[in-house]
Amino acid sequence: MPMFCFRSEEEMLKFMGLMNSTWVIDGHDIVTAFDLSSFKTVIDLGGCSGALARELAKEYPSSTVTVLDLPAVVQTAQRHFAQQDDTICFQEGDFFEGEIPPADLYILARIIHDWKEDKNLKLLKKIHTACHPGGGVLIAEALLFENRRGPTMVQMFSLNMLVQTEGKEHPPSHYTRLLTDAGFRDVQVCRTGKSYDAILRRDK
Ligand SMILES: C[S@@+](CC[C@H](N)C(=O)[O-])C[C@H]1O[C@@H](n2cnc3c(N)ncnc32)[C@H](O)[C@@H]1O
Repeated sequence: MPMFCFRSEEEMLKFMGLMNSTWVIDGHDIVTAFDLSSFKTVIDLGGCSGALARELAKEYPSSTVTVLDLPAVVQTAQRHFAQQDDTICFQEGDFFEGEIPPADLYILARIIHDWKEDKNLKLLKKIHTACHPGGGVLIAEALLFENRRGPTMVQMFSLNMLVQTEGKEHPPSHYTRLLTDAGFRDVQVCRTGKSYDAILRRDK
């Protein structure tokens, strides 16, 4: 079965609930790892239930934050995770096959670790083309040490990704290289001390 095709809405909801709970706990550390206040339009690509996007909108109320995800995921998010007076918008789309709308900042949270290198490079090049001048990419992933000998929890995450997806976890230098190859520069890495870390890369 292709990744992100679920056998039932119940199965999709379980997955989305799991994704959601991470960012309710650790999302604040990701969105405050760097000062993102200069990015006025933000798109969370593959943003799922919108939990991380809501944390960002709470921290930076003058930014407009949109979650772009596959149509079935967006429809389920709107049915089950939307909040009254929601601070974020949803947009149905496909970041591989469709257009990526222009924005100042793109979030890729737990996306790169799902896919093989060629697909990630294709995605990052599309983002670089769509990105407003001076814009950037915020990657949220669990980072391995450069020698890949830890942290143990990230090695366990990586094993899980190797079994369930096309991808795996990486050290910071992997993300730096991918982003450089896609045209971005000025990498900044922040180990948050929690389960997930943040990498910010700016354009021009
Ligand atoms: C591992 S989940 C991460 C979700 C969220 N970013 C987070 O960290 O909680 C991957 C997300 O990417 C979405 N996705 C997968 N392929 C996609 C595509 N081609 N276009 C848009 N979204 C996609 C999935 O629906 C899912 O919500």
